[in-house]
Amino acid sequence: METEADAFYRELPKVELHAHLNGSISFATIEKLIARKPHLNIGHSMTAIQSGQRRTLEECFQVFKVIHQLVDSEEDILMVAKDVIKEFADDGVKYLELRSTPREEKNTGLTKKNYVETIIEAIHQCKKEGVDTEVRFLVAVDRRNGTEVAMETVKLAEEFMLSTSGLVVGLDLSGDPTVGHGKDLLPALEKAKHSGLKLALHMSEVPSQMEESDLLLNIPPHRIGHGTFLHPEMGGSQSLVDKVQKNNIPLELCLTSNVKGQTVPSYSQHHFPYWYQSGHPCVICTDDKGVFCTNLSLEYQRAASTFGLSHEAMWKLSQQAIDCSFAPDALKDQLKQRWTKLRPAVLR
Ligand SMILES: CC(C)=CCNc1ncnc2c1ncn2[C@@H]1O[C@H](COP(=O)(O)O)[C@@H](O)[C@H]1O
Ligand SMILES: [Zn+2]
Repeated sequence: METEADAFYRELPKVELHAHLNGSISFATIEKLIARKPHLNIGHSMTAIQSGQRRTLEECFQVFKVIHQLVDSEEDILMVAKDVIKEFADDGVKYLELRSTPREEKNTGLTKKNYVETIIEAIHQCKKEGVDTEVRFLVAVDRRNGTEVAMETVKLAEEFMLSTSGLVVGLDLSGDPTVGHGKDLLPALEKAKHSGLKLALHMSEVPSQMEESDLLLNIPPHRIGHGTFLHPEMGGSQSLVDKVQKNNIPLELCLTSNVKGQTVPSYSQHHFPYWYQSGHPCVICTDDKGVFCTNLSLEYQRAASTFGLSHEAMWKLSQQAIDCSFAPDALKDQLKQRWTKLRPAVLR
């Protein structure tokens, strides 16, 4: 990270709902990983996109391949997950939904089940160590892997939802949006929803996905990631917008990710105001804080400065994010009480 957010945004209690584990690894943790695996010859410029830099979507997805080489054992995953959770907590995140794609690695013997277990263990250890944030987990489906893998992943997520007494709360659909088609994943997504998993689906992250977005919106999901090209001014359609609004599906919006990944030409042209101004639930998120060299405080500050929003408005935005989370009602109530308690000190 090159800059630090102002005190107000750091102190603002925040909710992070869209964070991919392996995209969220900080510079400091990447250094530790590189030291563990010097033979890979990976330099830091290969794992992050600095300020002012832009990459094509394809180049961004290459970055994840490099990071995955660095994170391939239980030991790595435990360290990465604990570091990421602590960093979000240090940034004022009081409730965090992490997501990650279970991976199997032949050379270290890592299985998909171990992968998820290790993240759950990291969440437990952070809790025991008194890290001040509530963490929940979404199991991610990589769209490139097709029908069968998606179905296996859903089964794994269902098992963990039951065995972790509520730490696994949902399913994410992500991966390179230019690869694969949502229609092949529909049965798996519907099964997941039916069994009680909440669905957070990346949708219309690139243009020309109207047909896919329409199919996915018919499920309908509980939250939408990005939704950049849903509305008519971006080549989407009013009927897609109507479906999102009618079902009141919150949008997870990641400004820096979209600008650095070049799906949005500049911050001021981001679709945040299109939805925000109509009162639709919008949640500011980081996506990949490590890869895009950002944090949630900076994203809030960037949204406020770009669209001229007051501290009061940003407070409301962070508070409303609680209701968009997949936390159970009792936890939502606790979080709301915390916001109320913190308000006088933060909104001075
Ligand atoms: C390239 C770009 C602009 C990234 C931001 N937009 C994204 N869109 C779709 N999937 C993503 C994005 N960022 C991260 N992911 C998913 O998260 C994975 C990395 O985290 P993890 O290994 O699941 O723990 C990636 O391999 C990819 O499947
Ligand atoms: Zn994402």
